[in-house]
Amino acid sequence: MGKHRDVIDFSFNLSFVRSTATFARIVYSRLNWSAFFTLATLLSAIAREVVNYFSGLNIGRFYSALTGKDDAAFWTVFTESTLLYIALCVLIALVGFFSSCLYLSYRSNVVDFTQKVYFRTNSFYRLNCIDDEGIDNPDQRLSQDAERACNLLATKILPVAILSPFTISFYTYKTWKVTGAYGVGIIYGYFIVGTLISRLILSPITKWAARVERAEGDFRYKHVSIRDHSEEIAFYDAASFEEGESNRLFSNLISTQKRLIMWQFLSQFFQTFFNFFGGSLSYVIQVFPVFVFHSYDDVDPNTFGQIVSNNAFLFIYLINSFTNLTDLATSSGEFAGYVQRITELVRVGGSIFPSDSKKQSRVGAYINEIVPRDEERMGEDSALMELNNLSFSSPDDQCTNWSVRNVSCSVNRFTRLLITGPSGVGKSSLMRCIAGLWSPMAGNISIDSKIDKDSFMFLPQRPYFPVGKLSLKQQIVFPSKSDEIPPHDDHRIISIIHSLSLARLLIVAGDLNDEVDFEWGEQLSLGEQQRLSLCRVLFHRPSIVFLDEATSSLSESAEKTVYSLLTTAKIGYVSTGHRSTLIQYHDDIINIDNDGGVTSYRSDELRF
Ligand SMILES: Nc1ncnc2c1ncn2[C@@H]1O[C@H](COP(=O)(O)OP(=O)(O)OP(=O)(O)O)[C@@H](O)[C@H]1O
Repeated sequence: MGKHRDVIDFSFNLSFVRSTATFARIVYSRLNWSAFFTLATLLSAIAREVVNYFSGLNIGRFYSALTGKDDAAFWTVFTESTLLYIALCVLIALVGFFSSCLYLSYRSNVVDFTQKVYFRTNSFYRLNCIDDEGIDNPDQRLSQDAERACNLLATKILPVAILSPFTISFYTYKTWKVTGAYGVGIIYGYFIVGTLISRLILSPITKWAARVERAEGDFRYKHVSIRDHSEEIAFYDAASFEEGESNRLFSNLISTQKRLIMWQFLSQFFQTFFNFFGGSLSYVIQVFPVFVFHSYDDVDPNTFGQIVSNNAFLFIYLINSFTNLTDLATSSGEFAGYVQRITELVRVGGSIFPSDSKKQSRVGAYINEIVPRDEERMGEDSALMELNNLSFSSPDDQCTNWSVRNVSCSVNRFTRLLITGPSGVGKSSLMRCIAGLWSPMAGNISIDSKIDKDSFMFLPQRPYFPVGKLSLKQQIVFPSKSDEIPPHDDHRIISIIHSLSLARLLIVAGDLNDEVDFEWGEQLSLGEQQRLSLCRVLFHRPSIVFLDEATSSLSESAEKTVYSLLTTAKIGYVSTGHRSTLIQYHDDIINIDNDGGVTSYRSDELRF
């Protein structure tokens, strides 16, 4: 449950430099293909520049051959130019090909890295359900933002950024030789003015690009949520409300995009002007050798044509190299928005760079409150887990208006404990603390050091069935993977299905192991979903299962079957719930009252 926070704007500043450094570590986190394709892109781009240089000089040779009416020279230049252009086309295609491969390797590194962060130590839970740092749409950052950032970096930014210093140095030297400091000064001055203007335009572009991404994510999330809750919306007859909300989010997206387009308009105008005017400037600079220095007064007209053409090529290429840099700045503006969104997710999710291990302690804070018990286990009925004066509240510190104080109890293999109390007092939250999702305010939970994490299993209040048209077996053995479960377990799974009266599902699924053509969470009734979730418990046979209102949609007789199956399977249980019928299946009861006070009873003491 996130809180409302001020929008964090990203800009083209020092934080962008830091984010880019982090992003570079991520895209090269596995060197393998990304290093190879970086090298291949750069080598082919260098070869392209060399061939481009020679083919540029051939224009002057054409002039010379034509004005000198030299037939043989013309056809020689023509043949050479044709070969050079073929080589140039191959190299341009190769740069495109290698940079696309580089994009793919970047993307797989980024997704691999960010997903590790996202799924490690329940970061996805903190970001989606607690989110105390205002991270909007983490899913969009992992998918769309990562795609765009990798694409820009591999195909538009990297080839230009690395080659530019070399092309600029080379063509500066060539220009200097022809025009001296004047020509070079004019081109550099032209570039500095261009950079200052683009710097002014870029900051807003970065900010608005990031805002568009956020608005796009909010709009898409609305539609995902409508898809997931179509039936509920139809029951409420809430189509017009949902349409209004969708329109509101869409109009926010459009108005944000309009602002971005306004800034892009300015940037586009400036970029195009810089490109076209650069063409004229390349001739203006010839004023120095021709009219000021009189360098070519003694040159014959044929050679003079060739020299003017070659000079124009050199100057325009130097200007073009700077133009590439200003274009690069525009791409970098967009890139900055994406990169800052991705690295912010990594920072908040808890970096997994080995050198950042110290910074991870906060990440683990939610699950590390468990203190292992060191003493030897005495027997089957000794405690597997003890809650010692556990007090807790919502992790959302701004909204804390409730807390539960001093829960103490001991849980062993024979535990049949019911946690009850009015709605919203914190019953599920106690489960969240026990599962390590929330950090208690005081007290602690100690567990027997000899048992492993598979000894406990939690069934959340809302049944969960992962999407992907998975087989019935996969849904039952979840969170294990079905291909890790030996085929001889299929008989046991089928008998569990029958014991919970779910034989119909075997018919619907076709076969236990077949992928289905529907999503389980969309097709089953709530009661069926609860029983299918309970199949998981009977399959995994944990020592203790924590059932959060896990039988609330079942009939009383089905509820009775569930608890008798758990007892037969020797699975201890801790349930939460409101129904008085639950009491008969439990020995101990903890009641949480509206003030967060806790009272413990034996069930046979309780009178309704
Ligand atoms: N992720 C969260 N972030 C902040 N507060 C939360 C979060 N989840 C639940 N809460 C708040 O914690 C309080 C206790 O919720 P909890 O789900 O534990 O109640 P409950 O006793 O299980 O209620 P019910 O019987 O209705 O299921 C509620 O006020 C709820 O709004």
